[in-house]
Amino acid sequence: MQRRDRGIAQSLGLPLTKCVKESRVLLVGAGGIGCEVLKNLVCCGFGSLPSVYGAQGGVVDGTEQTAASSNKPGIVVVDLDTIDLSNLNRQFLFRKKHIKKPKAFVAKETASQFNPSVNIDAHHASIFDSQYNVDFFETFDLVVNALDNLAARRHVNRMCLAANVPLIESGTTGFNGQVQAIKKGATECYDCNPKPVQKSFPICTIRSTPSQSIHCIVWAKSYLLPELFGTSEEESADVAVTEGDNADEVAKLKEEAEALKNVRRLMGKSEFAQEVFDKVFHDDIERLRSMTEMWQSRRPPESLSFDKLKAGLNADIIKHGRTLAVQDQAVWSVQDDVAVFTYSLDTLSNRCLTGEKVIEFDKDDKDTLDFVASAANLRSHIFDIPLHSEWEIKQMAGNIIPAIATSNALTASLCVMEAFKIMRSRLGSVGGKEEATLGGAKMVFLNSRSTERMITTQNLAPPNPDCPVCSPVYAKLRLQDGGEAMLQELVDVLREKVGYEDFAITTGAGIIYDPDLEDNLAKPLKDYVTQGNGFITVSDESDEAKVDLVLSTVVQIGDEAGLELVPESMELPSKPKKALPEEANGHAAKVRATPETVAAPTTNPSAGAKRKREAEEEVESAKKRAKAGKPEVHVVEDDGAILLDDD
Ligand SMILES: Nc1ncnc2c1ncn2[C@@H]1O[C@H](COP(=O)(O)OP(=O)(O)OP(=O)(O)O)[C@@H](O)[C@H]1O
Ligand SMILES: [Zn+2]
Repeated sequence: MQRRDRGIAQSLGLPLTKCVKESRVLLVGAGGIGCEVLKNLVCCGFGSLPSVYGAQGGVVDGTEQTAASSNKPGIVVVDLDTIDLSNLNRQFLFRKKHIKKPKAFVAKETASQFNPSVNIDAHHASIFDSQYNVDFFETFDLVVNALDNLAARRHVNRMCLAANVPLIESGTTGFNGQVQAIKKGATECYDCNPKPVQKSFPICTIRSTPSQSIHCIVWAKSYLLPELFGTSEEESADVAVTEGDNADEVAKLKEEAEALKNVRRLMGKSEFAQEVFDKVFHDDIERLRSMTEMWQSRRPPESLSFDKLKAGLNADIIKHGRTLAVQDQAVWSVQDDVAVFTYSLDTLSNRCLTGEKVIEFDKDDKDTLDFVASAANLRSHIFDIPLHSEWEIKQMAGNIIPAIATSNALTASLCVMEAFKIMRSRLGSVGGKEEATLGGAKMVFLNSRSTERMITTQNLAPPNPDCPVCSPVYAKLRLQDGGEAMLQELVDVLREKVGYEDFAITTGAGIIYDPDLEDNLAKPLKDYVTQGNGFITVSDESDEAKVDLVLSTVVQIGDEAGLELVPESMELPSKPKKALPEEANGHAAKVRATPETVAAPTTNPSAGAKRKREAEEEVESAKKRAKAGKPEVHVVEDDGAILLDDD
């Protein structure tokens, strides 16, 4: 035992220390949480001896051999990004000299110095790449997610289910953090609970009666910018027609948008800026103002005049706007906003006229930010809402919640605590209680601002039997690269070897086969696989439906054509009948405490605890009702109809 390992061995005991050292860990993401996790893994000795579990392993002869000396990486880091100046305040493995270098490489270089026994392999790539297929994931004992987006989190969740490797999922938002251990068959997966949808605003609030800065920002970003330079608002998730919206008003707003399309045709002409300005900040506002009933309890908007505002400005308004746009910390005056608005219209028009078909808002695209900031401020002024600096508007428009280094560090340490438990579950009692409970791993919440406990835990829930992601059976489909295995071959294999009769096949590209869709049978399967995320879902459409089958594909370089199902044949169980809410294995919506989603923008650990409390209260009140002899309400399903039955 090396001196550096003594502290760990005293804390964890020798068997667990050995298990930790022999593990092989995949870390996805080397950003705020990832840097901290990597440092913790390395300092705790993860992967410092050659792996005995993963496919890389096999027990290695010399016990003194370290992972570094054996050349077998114990830790693999995958990150697609390069280092940015804005990362340096919290991603402490990086320094100024590393800016523009790949995060994965620099993270490896710096962290390796903390423990030379660990052999780290760094990949500057996206985890979606086909090289990171199920064969790759199967070589790990543990995967840790330190990502910042839902799509990648979902993908890794599926890959870990397919490879049957435990996953530790982590995320922070501001002062809150969350860590969730996931293991196929033992716990819920990342997708067992629906994720909260992005908050959207009623269309009338955005277009007619804004009362907050965010309403004006959403108007500029999701209505005005797309109408002038991109696709229209109907495709934006920020704005929706809601029940509270007035139908007549919605129809008028559609007409208004049509009129704006006519103005768009003037792009490139000298009068373009004035026409846009007068249309949206004068004519549309005057129309709104004339709807007197709307303003009975609100202050009516005051329209603006381009001519009047321009009169007090520098002759070269575009140049003036360009100079002002640099001052992103200052709150511009209304006249300044006119200048920046004119300048940004000119810049975006030039981009459009020189070939850019669609310009979408991106907080890091300064031209679109200049446009949104100035337009939002002009609209705020009209509705008597406080103006903001461009920097503040960027935070709001980009839904930016500041990253807190301490939250990341605490969350990363919780990840490693859960990693110890998962490793412990492998010790001695494989197939026993420890393995089933994942070594006592928990869902952990960090709430650094809490006046009560900063760290709270919840037991991990069992898998949701209705989860479309973890309830199917997973198998592998090997496709030889050398030739063209056609979709027909897969259909035949599924009939002969799995026993499916009427079924549909779906890939990332949509449904490619079902009993009424046979057009694609002669097309190469590989094309569909590479278009999507490598997963193919087979769903039974017959009466006695079997459970769904998810095939994770591995495209292999080779001379031969063909496909191979692994395992070669399967006997799949029938789909479970839909359970009544009371019976649903702890998953009845009413009685189950649903933890908040990890690191979705609304993550709020206390909300998880609150729901748990509410659920418990509901169970208690049901018990009381039963005691009091009051009939409980049962939900009975009858041929798809839901009946309320009180006997
Ligand atoms: N598909 C992916 N494959 C690999 N790495 C990914 C993928 N998607 C995101 N990442 C990485 O996950 C990390 C998340 O880290 P973090 O949340 O700190 O984001 P950041 O981009 O570094 O910081 P910020 O967004 O706050 O400026 C990033 O380094 C990002 O490159
Ligand atoms: Zn699930």
